[in-house]
Amino acid sequence: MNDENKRIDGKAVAETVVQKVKGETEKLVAQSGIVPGLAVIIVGEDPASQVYVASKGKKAKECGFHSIQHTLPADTSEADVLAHVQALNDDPAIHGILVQLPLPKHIDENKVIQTIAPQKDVDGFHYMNVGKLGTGDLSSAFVPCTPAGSMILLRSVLGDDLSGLNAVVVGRSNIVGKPMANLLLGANATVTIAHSRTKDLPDLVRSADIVVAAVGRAEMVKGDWIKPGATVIDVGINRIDAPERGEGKTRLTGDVDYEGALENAAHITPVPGGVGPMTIALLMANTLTSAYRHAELNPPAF
Ligand SMILES: Nc1nc2c(c(=O)[nH]1)N[C@@H](CN(C=O)c1ccc(C(=O)N[C@@H](CCC(=O)O)C(=O)O)cc1)CN2
Repeated sequence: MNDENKRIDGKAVAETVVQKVKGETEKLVAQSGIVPGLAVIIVGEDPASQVYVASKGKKAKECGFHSIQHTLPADTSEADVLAHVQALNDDPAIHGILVQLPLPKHIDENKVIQTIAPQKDVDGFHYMNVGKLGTGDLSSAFVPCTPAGSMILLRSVLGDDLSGLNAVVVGRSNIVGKPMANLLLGANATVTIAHSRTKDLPDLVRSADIVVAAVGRAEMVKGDWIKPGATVIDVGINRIDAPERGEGKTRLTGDVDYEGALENAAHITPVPGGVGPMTIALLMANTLTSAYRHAELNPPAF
């Protein structure tokens, strides 16, 4: 297989998801008069968060949603953020609430997340949604956007049933590693979660038919860790210096050494243009799902 055919084009798959959300939104509005509503709260001026939040608002409008953004200064009190969340919980025009992470240090992220009404928690971070995913009760859950998007990319090359395949998830975060492991398990893969204290990580990764890298360390997973024929999903988005592009220039890279891994992998996601765009597309899908549930209609499957 040539290298170009190995690349999983997350941007293209995300666009397919967004087009489906758009079509299904039109159907929902025609059937029920309900317009999906998404509210995003951002606290502070983190430049990357500002870019992601702007993309979410733009995509929501493109999908035909009612889209609102609360931009709060970095010194906003925790009580004030909680009050904003409460107001959105009570707003019938809003079906999805997202608080952009990370939050400034003085705000307890978990307290904020647990204040979001579980039925509007389109990030899937509330204990109620975490528990439903953990027990395989997906009919009324929200699955976190990055792992849900990663599964769609995996399915696009491996199909729905991962029986007999060994998956290694490198990273144990609540946002990506743990939910990803649950989703892989739900698709019948044999799953290992690895982390900073795992012994002989390279050899463990060499046993994997599916590698999901979600550690947040630039190019930590090396090319010779990848088993020939494996599928690699790179969730990392790291900005590193790129002196080859000129003085002071930077570039984005994943948690995997892409060029090295390309030699062995059968399929691999690039950074940028892999998992990242799927995160935003799945946020749109989750918001649409929430609005369908609100209308007491069966949501479309993604
Ligand atoms: N409340 C949440 N906060 C955060 C989440 C989340 O899912 N919910 N995830 C990340 C950030 N994130 C979305 O919020 C996100 C990250 C990256 C991308 C993306 O499309 N990346 C592009 C590159 C973009 C660039 O040029 O910087 C890519 O990979 O191609 C989308 C969303 C943390 N916070």
